Amino acid sequence: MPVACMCGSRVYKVKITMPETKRESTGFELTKQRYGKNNVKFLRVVRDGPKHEVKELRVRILLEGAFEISYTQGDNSTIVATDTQKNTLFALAKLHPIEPLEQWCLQVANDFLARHKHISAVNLKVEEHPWDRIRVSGKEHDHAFEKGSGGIRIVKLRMPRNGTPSLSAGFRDLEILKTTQSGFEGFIRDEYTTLPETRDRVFATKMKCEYTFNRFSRTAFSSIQEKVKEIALSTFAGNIEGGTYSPSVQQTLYQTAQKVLNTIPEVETISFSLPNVHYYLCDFKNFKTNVPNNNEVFHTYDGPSGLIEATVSRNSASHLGRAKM
Ligand SMILES: O=c1[nH]c(=O)c2[nH]c(=O)[nH]c2[nH]1
Repeated sequence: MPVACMCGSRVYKVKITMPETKRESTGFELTKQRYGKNNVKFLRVVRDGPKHEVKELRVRILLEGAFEISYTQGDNSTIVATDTQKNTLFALAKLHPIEPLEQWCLQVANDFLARHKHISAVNLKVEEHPWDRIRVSGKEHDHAFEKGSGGIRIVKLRMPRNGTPSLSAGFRDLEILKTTQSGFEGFIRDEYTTLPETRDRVFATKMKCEYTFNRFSRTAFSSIQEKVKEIALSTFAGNIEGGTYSPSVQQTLYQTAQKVLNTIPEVETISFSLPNVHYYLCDFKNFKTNVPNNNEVFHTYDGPSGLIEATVSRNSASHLGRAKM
């Protein structure tokens, strides 16, 4: 590695080579490494005609491979600069269809693996930050959008050069609330328990969901996300006439997962992470005047909150009944 070296008023270029033995006698071993770019944000506009489509993505890319000499010797000759990785993502957003997102991730990973033979695996995490079309006089606008609701879609991929890719999709930050048909009773009461039992409480959560696939199908990718979300929302809300009682966050989670696996054959496992976002009834009892509070005024709470997580998978019996891919 040439470095500039001053001697008096003269500048010499000196090539420094570290003796091999010195490099290997550290007593340490680099056992794991990967690197890439985080927070690569871009907006892809599809403008095939007057009606434009938009997708705002946030990508994290991490490469695995033979990059050890960069760490151990300061030799960057095997490094695809993270800046180049970012530029590649921008270019591939133009060159490959961005929808379905799962398919785009597979294309991106294949592109890196094809062009750099010393990369052994590509890890991608892509988040889609939604934009909804603005409606003017009830009609969808061609090219004007408002920030969307309904959570942030996520796709994760680890694509090894040899072996099976692991692909998952899902969403986070789907904020939902129901004002009744939720309770929590029959739990252990020990010397520290103060929580009263209830059959009528607010149930609110910020749903995170991740599912894996048992087959990769371009057409299935697009529809699965919407179907999973639809099932999650309808199970949470319950029957349109009167709702469906939830005895716990745990049971609602499990019922949702079961319905997804029963309805969508391409989903192999599904995980939910459900914070129990607490809304507590405001206590009017000590007011000097009588103000009734019949589950009408609640205060929010920023302190500790419940967190319920589970993964539900198909068991071997359900595999036997499934069509071969
Ligand atoms: O649905 C619930 N599950 C719990 O495990 C729990 N624990 C708690 O205090 N409230 C609730 N609610």
